[in-house]
Amino acid sequence: MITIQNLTKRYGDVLAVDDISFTVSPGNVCGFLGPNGAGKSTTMRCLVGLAEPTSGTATVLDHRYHDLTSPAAQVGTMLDASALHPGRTGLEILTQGAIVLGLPRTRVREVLDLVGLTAKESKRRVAKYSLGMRQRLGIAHALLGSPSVLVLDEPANGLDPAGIRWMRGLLRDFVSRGGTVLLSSHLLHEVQQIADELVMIGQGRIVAHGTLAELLASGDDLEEMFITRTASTSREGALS
Ligand SMILES: Nc1ncnc2c1ncn2[C@@H]1O[C@H](COP(=O)(O)OP(=O)(O)OP(=O)(O)O)[C@@H](O)[C@H]1O
Repeated sequence: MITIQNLTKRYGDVLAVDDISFTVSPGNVCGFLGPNGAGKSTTMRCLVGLAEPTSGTATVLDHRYHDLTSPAAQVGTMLDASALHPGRTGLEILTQGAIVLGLPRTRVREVLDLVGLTAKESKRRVAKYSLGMRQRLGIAHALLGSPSVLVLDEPANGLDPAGIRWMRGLLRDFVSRGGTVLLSSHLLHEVQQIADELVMIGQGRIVAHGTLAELLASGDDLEEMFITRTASTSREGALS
């Protein structure tokens, strides 16, 4: 369970997130959509304890991230696939992660299999990985501790259609076993293929929220909705 309650985050004069609330229940993939600078990453950073909310709360599994008993194992995160050290091999990165979490080395092989990276690929340096391979490695890293919640910032970035389909299968399997997923993107079509529900934000405020079925049932074209609502959002008066 992910609960964002009246979350506001300011950076000096910049109101990055402006009083947003939503929840994501187990069994659901929630697509978190918004144009560049809308506040998606900031919300996720507040959720996983990398940024302190100015007001409001962001909790996961009913706790603030830092109050979880084993946050790195309970919550899998991929906030920046480019943060993976380019000079290390995928295998080294995952092995180090497994050691930190006190997991057996066999878990590394398991997550590599889960994300479809071969043993040979895992021994290559990350600098030589394609963007799609980096995303897979980032997801493997997020899955290491067998978390029940995944927080993924732009995981579909750079994936080709087959990669999107693969991610959909992986995340569907994850939520079918009771997992909860929050994933951000500014690419509506990619998220539409993966998510059960959507939260759209523009300039830090929620402009649309609902299940994919609900949003589509309104008869609106989602892309049109996204562009119109995020373009017309202002800090003074957001659409709800
Ligand atoms: N550490 C920071 N210091 C100052 N301003 C910041 C900081 N982090 C984010 N911001 C600002 O907060 C706003 C929201 O940024 P954020 O990165 O959360 O957006 P985003 O929706 O993730 O965008 P993108 O799709 O481009 O990644 C932007 O105006 C950004 O410049």
